[in-house]
Amino acid sequence: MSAPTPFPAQTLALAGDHGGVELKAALAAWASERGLKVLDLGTEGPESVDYPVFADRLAEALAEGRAEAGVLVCGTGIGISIAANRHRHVRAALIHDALGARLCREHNDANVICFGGRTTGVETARDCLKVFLETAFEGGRHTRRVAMFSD
Ligand SMILES: O=C(CO)[C@H](O)[C@H](O)[C@H](O)COP(=O)(O)O
Repeated sequence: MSAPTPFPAQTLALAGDHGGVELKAALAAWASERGLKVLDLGTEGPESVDYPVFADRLAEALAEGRAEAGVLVCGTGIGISIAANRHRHVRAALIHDALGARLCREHNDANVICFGGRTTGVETARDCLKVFLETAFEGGRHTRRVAMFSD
């Protein structure tokens, strides 16, 4: 059985479109209060922007080692998770509850958690992010499956 992947992260990168600005800000503040380094990659305001740009920015930050984990937020979390998962090193999970947050770490070694700013409340998202950051990858049979993502 292989060793679990080290988690939690030292630096958390966050990015999202106009549909996720408020939730992203709330999660960034929460992460910072918890002592994590926060890398906010935008967007900053309510002006309409294109979520793939922000998924790409976050993927780049992970690839360059500027963060170990990420949060992506758009209106539903759907578009931005699809865009993020086009990068081979990204395992982005769209999450709505704490069980999903735990399992996406234990089974999928997710390195990015995605939320919908228009579908998930701040408190739920905070709870999910906490679980995500505190849960290690289980390894074992899941290692083989996760490796198949990038084969
Ligand atoms: O990609 C999405 C839908 O899955 C996101 O929710 C976007 O934030 C949304 O499409 C943006 O919509 P808007 O009408 O342009 O604000």
